[in-house]
Amino acid sequence: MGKTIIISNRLPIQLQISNGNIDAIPSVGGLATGMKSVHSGNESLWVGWSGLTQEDTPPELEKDIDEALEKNGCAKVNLSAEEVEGFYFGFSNRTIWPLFHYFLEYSEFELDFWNTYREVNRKFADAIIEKSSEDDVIWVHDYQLMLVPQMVREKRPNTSIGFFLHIPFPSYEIFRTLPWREEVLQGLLGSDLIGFHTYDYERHFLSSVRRLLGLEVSFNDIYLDNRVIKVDSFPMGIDYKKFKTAAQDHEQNKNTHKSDLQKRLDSHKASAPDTKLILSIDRLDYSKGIAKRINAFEYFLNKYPEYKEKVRLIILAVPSRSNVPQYQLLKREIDELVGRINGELATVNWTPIWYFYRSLPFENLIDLYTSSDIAWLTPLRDGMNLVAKEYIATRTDKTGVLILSEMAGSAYEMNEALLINPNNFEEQADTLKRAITMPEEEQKSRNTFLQNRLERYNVEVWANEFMNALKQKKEGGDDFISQKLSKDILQDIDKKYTKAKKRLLFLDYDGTLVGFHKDPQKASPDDELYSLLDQLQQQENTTLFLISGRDKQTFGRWFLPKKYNMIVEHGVWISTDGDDFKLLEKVKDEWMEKIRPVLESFVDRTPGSFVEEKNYSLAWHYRNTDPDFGEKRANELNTVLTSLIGNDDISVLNGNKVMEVKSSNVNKGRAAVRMLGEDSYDFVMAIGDDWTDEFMFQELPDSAITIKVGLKKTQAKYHVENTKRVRELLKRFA
Ligand SMILES: O=P(O)(O)OC[C@H]1O[C@H](O[C@H]2O[C@H](CO)[C@@H](O)[C@H](O)[C@H]2O)[C@H](O)[C@@H](O)[C@@H]1O
Ligand SMILES: O=c1ccn([C@@H]2O[C@H](COP(=O)(O)OP(=O)(O)O)[C@@H](O)[C@H]2O)c(=O)[nH]1
Repeated sequence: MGKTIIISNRLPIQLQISNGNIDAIPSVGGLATGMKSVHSGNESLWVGWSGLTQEDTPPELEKDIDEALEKNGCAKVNLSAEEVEGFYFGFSNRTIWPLFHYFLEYSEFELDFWNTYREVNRKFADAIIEKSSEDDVIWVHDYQLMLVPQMVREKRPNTSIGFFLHIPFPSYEIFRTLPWREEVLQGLLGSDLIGFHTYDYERHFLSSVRRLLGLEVSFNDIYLDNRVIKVDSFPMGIDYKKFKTAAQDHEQNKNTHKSDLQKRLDSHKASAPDTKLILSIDRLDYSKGIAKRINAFEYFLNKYPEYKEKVRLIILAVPSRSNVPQYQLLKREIDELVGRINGELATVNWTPIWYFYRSLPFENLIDLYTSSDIAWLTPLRDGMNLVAKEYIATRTDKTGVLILSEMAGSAYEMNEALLINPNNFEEQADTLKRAITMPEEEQKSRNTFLQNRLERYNVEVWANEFMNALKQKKEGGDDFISQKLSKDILQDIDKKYTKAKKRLLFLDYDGTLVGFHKDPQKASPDDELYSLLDQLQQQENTTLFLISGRDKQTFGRWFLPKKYNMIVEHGVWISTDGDDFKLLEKVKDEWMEKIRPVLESFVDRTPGSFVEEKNYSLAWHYRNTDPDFGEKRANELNTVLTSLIGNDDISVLNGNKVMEVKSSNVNKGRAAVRMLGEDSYDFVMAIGDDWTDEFMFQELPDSAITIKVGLKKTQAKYHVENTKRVRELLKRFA
């Protein structure tokens, strides 16, 4: 494997030009702060936007800028002011950000934004292609670049591409409102591995993929043409050691070196030793629930007035996306709220809220974390929230209480924190009281658990887990046991075919020779297929069988005039040389009376499903139902049927979006083996796509060439991607 290329909109440093000099300022925000540790410890290149627009960049500084970035292991993607407007402030932060954080009313669906987003994603993809080679591993980050994986895939089909979403993925009901929802999903599916912070985001994503693209999803694998895309959750950690060491150094140096902020915090502590400091740090973003938090603080002071002058709320709100109107409104709202509450409640000795609207250097963050008795973080929705983790990591004596919104991704891993619903003021007021009065022993015991976990699952482990999962995918660590039909294998098959004296071919129909259709009757053979089968049929010393679960009436209509050999209903009926269908197996049908009403009751309760009645079997089809609901009902039906069929000699077959009840002694494998015994064949091939074809793959002798259509777990030796490939393969013989 080559080097790792990290791609995100924001680089770990932002460049600014003042008086002809280039200043590199560390970026704020969890993606940059978290990934920075991963980047610095590795041989990686980080590609992103420098923070400067093309218009801001004097041509004579171009070289210096590249050098400044290179020094930090970075390379830039140039964006014009117009592109930044449409791509970053527009589609990323006025469409996707509010939508994915459930602020539907803020989400703007502007075609211009979307067009610029696409163009800029293309720029990022081109930059990746330019700066990487085929064997590099590409790790794309976040919602600003959701189309990049597919754009890179088109040019680099074999490169390993991972994608990580740092923000929540919304439920299908919300995501479906996006006019470009399919394109976004397709963009993401260019990846080999897609990571989310939590299982909830992962399952929302899978649900959208199933419902909007109709793709097959099995556990956390998505099957798309010739690829399997893995989806998993990897909760991002922090650079635990960095925060812990910084806090220890801070403690050790407290007598020799103190920042101005720390001096102010200390003097406050000295003047009011009983007063508790409550800290909140966030980018100034509506998703962080800052305004609600301030209201909840007022509510708390009114509910428990005994805490007036005994608590102080420090709010560090970091300027963010200030070109977006909602952020400007929020800034005004918070300014006013803080002003009003301080004005109403302050006393000569006490200002309830200290409010900072700025970004602070790392050293000052440590001052705040280590000096605060309580961290109070109340996002209304937050992908992860690293501040919560950073606060805990700096508590070297293990004291301190974390109050955390259950809407933050980090809440899933931080059960020992006091978890609250940010919309519940009553609960928050009580929780604040509980935090203020929490005995030290309890604080230490809770934080011990939290710290141990954060130390173990730190950002390095997080990144390694993601990269290892990606690597495993690349090395074919999937569950497949079949091989792709490579050129060499195909040539070998050709040779065997030519050399053979007697050949026997079994071809499944639906999903193998033709694609699926909502109405199975419409998946009829086309001219190309007829002509292909005709040619195979006419080959000397070749016996061709169409082998299907379909009923004999349909196959009779389609293929009897052609005199193809056919085995239908999984092996109940056989027709050779255009003769009428004959029973191949003796089967019972009395059980059908008992099972039919059960299936019909499932049809009534599952819109879109229907029952197909064959001579000796009953099939419940659910291809046209809501995919999640259909699967759920299929599981239910399986349980019901298993208990019903008990001692009867019947079994349930789980096909591709169909459950079929039929006699146990009938299956394609048994039928194929019977045909094999009719002559001495020295070339046997079976091709099929679903579960019912596995009987053939299992029961035919080892020497048989067995081929699965699509990438799924199988007993077949080889696989091909789709029906088109099957036809291409058959054309070689014809
Ligand atoms: O780049 P900006 O527009 O200034 O925004 C800063 C970052 O905000 C978001 O951070 C997210 O990532 C964190 C780490 O995974 C996570 O803890 C947090 O919940 C997320 O909101 C955004 O996703 C990044 O792309 C931005 O760079
Ligand atoms: O003045 C500040 C305030 C915060 N942060 C960092 O910004 C990140 C915020 O990440 P979080 O996941 O909490 O939220 P995000 O802003 O990414 O949504 C944390 O690593 C903070 O240490 C910073 O660098 N400077």
